[in-house]
Amino acid sequence: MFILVNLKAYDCDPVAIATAAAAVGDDADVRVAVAPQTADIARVAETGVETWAQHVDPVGHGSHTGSTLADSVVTAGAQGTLLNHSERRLRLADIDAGIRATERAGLDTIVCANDPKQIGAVTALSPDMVAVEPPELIGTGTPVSHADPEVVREAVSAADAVDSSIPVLCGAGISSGEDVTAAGELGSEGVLLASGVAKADDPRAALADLVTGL
Ligand SMILES: O=C(CO)COP(=O)(O)O
Repeated sequence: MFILVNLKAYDCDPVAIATAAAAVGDDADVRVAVAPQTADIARVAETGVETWAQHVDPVGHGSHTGSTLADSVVTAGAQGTLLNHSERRLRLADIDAGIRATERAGLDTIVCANDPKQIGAVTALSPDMVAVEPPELIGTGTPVSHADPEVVREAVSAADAVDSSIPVLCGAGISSGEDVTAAGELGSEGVLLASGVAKADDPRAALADLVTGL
């Protein structure tokens, strides 16, 4: 299982969480990555943890004030980026252009989608991975793997019908090892999570719990 901790814009210490994530991942031999704020990518990457961007813009070099380039996050140390997170939605054409920009830059992509139908659509654009995250469960602490297992199963089927080589992840409300194991049993090859770690009193303990069943 791949565990990607999205720090969003939460008031947390990205370096402390990254350091803990690297240690927990190494100890358990589990792939654990952290997606900090863009401005924190370089110092998070310096901890040695696999580092992801939360978003890049579907543009190349040029007159694009305020844009985040795929090349820039690679230079800062990112290995991949989320695209089309529910809190950073893009039009289909921009998701496609974003994936092409990441390919040119050598950045991996996880394209997020709200439901199985959207998963089928974005899988057709050939990202590296896709992730289903029902928006109504994000940040609730109620895990998608328990509250809506069908959405995960259907997302896996929808992606498989288009391209079975593209792994499907799930997210929303995931906060424990039990949730991660349940997600795996539904066919998910990884999880995205945020508040369960970023808002935890003890993020290291929260991270350690996530890998318990793996
Ligand atoms: O949006 C998410 C990860 O990208 C999920 O957020 P929560 O883990 O806070 O529900």
